[in-house]
Amino acid sequence: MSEDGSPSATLEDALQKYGAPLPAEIRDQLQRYIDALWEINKSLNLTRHTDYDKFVSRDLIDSLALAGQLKPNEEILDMGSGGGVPGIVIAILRPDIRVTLCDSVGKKAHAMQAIVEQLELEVPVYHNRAEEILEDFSFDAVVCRAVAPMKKLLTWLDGHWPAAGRLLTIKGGRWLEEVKEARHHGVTKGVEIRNAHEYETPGNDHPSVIVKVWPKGRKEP
Ligand SMILES: C[S@@+](CC[C@H](N)C(=O)[O-])C[C@H]1O[C@@H](n2cnc3c(N)ncnc32)[C@H](O)[C@@H]1O
Repeated sequence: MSEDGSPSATLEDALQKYGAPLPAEIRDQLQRYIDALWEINKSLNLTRHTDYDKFVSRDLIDSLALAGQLKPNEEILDMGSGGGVPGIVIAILRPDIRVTLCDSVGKKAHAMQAIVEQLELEVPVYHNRAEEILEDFSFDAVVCRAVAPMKKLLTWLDGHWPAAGRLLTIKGGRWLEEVKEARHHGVTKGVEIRNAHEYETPGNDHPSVIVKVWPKGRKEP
């Protein structure tokens, strides 16, 4: 449902409503992504955002915010991509970015593989935990949304920073409490943590935050 109460009938309507106009080429690719995702979602629970308003106001706005933190031509790992947010959406929005997707659940990884093939995107998909991928490959950044609290994310990335580069994670109003909890468990010692960007998510009381984490002693990436 939109802010004025009437649901958007098309992607273009929702993009206009939430002030996120995009070039026609990108809009068409996003439409192909939505069609593929919603079709697979009939048999596999990948997303609850199955209307244009929710897709734009949640998935697209989050992915745009994250994409805004990436430098030209960077290589990123989307940890726990689920149905492809933010990884597939960033691959569509920013063709300069080399995106790798992973999910620890096989059914989700296979669904993403099918979507990526349908969209003809050059995006590798792994059925693996991100920590395992970081044993073999290096990135400029690991990105994620709705995967785990900071304590777990930092525990998983501990020892992997040379391969992970930096972490950019989308968080809600509780992010500072999550950082406190992580500190309490001693997993923040070797890292710097910053609020890199704050933005409004329609319908949410608190702004969303892109939290950036990188290893101590390294210049802020
Ligand atoms: C709640 S879903 C979020 C999906 C997507 N990022 C989104 O925001 O719509 C979290 C996903 O992370 C995956 N996951 C959890 N821990 C992981 C890890 N260490 N490496 C890779 N995937 C992980 C889960 O299998 C699940 O699909």
